[in-house]
Order: sequence, then structure tokens, then C-alpha cells
Amino acid sequence: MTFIIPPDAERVVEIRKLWTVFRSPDGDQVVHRDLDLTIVRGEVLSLVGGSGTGKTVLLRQILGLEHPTKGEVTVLGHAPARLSAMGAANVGMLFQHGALFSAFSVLDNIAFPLRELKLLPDDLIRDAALVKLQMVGLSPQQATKSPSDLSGGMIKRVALARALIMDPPLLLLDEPTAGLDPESADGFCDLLRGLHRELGLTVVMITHDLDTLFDLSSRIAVLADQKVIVSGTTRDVIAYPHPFIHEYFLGGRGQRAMEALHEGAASRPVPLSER
Ligand SMILES: Nc1ncnc2c1ncn2[C@@H]1O[C@H](COP(=O)(O)OP(=O)(O)OP(=O)(O)O)[C@@H](O)[C@H]1O
Repeated sequence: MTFIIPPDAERVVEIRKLWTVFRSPDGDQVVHRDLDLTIVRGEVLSLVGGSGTGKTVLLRQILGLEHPTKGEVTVLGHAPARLSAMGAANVGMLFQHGALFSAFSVLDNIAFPLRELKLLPDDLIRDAALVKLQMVGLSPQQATKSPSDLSGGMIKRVALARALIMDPPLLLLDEPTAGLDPESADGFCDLLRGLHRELGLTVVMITHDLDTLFDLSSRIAVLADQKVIVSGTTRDVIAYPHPFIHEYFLGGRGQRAMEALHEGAASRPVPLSER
């Protein structure tokens, strides 16, 4: 059985019949073809799919950085492009490598989106950035450091603090634990789980890491054949007959992760209805 949207759920992202086509002299590349996806408030939806299946492009559509060739994307009822002035207030984005400004301090990186708005005095912006610094588990002593002085896990935390600076209800994560050692990845998952709960966030995440996938997701959506072929709990998804799903979840790597999943009930994805 695939995911059925509860009738009372608030639809944060609606994607209807989306086509994304990149034109080039060598021919058109159709990345998304009639793709449908609805994301409801409070869920942690993970996008999985083979390399080049359009996961990052889909996040960029939600951010308004790409535009539908055909079809419609709405975030909180508006086209993402229409949110651009206040975009950061509605959608926070954690890019894969953190994407911090190397010439700025930690605090100035976190404060950047608020400073760009030019609406608040500097001392308030500084206070807001310090609150976010502590929210992601870093101490005020880290505020003056340069990104080059930080570990990979700390860079992710600073980038997360920046993504959250304007308290967006929707958070997009591109490979949040990529490049982290297992201990830092576990710590970052714990942080994300806590923030999701405390801030009531809706999260859309791309991950290739099965531990992160099983640890955080309330729903998994699989991209293949230019669309979302199935979405639901791990069980729903695994039951769907498709070569990618078979290889991904039931190949050697997937089997090991599934065994770990069965060993620890706490790491099993919790269907939205049970949260
Ligand atoms: N701006 C662009 N112009 C032309 N082609 C693009 C552009 N952005 C992405 N593509 C192409 O769209 C396809 C999907 O890219 P995307 O980055 O979304 O894949 P992905 O599913 O995130 O892959 P991976 O898991 O390897 O990161 C790729 O073939 C990519 O080369």
C-alpha cells in the first residue's frame, strides 16, 4: 500500500504534473516527466533514487532555483519564485557541502540571510545568530572562528544554523550526513531529529546513506523513470517491484541496513499516523 494523505493534513509542498526539461544543442534532457508529490506538514520525507534521477533538481524546484517546464510547484500555496523575496523565511536549505562563505566568521555566515534583508539592527541580528549557534549544539566561543578552522560536522551545524536563521517551517537537506564519520553522522541525525520535533519542521531530505534514511524518515519517496514511482514507509517501498528498489534495499548494503533496522525498533521509520 502506498502513502495516502490524511484528509486533515496541511499540504506544505504540492508538485503536480511536473516536467523539468534541460535543453541543449545535443538534444533535450527530460529529468522529470509528469511527476506528482505532496509533502504534508510535520513529515520527514526522504528522496532516494539512482544517480542523476533528478533529486537535487527537485529540491531546486521547491526552492524556486529551477522553474517547471510544465506543471506546477507550490510551497505554502505559492509558486516558489513568488516567495523569493521572503524565500529564506519559508524554506531553509542545507546544501551538500555546507556552502559557507570562507571569508566570513561562523556568526556572520549564520547571520547572512537576515543581514541581506536589511530589516533589523545589527545587535538583534547578532543575538538571533547566537541563539541559532547554540540551537545546533555549538558554543558562543565558536562564533568568531573561520570555516577553515571547523571540522566537517561543525560546518554542517553552522550551515544548518544559517538555514534556520529565519525560522522557516520547511527545511530542505541535501545529503546532510555525506562526508561525516559515523559518530558525527549519528550526532547530526540526533540534532536533526530533536530540531524537527522541537520546531515542528517539515523536512525534505536527499540521502544516499541508509542509516540516515532509516533513522530520520517518516516517509520515503523513490525517484525513477523521471517520476516518483512509490512513496510510503520502508515496507511500502520495498514491496514495490522495481529494479532500482530491489538493488537499493535488497542488495548487500541494503540488507545490512535492513538487519540493523530490525534489530533496533527505535530506528524504524514511524508512519506519520503514529507520530
Ligand atoms: N542546470 C542544469 N542544466 C542542465 N542539466 C542539468 C542541470 N542541473 C541538473 N542537470 C542534469 O539533470 C540530471 C539530474 O540531476 P540531479 O543533480 O538532480 O541528480 P541527482 O538525482 O541529485 O543525482 P546524484 O544522486 O548523483 O546527486 C543530471 O543528468 C544533471 O546533469
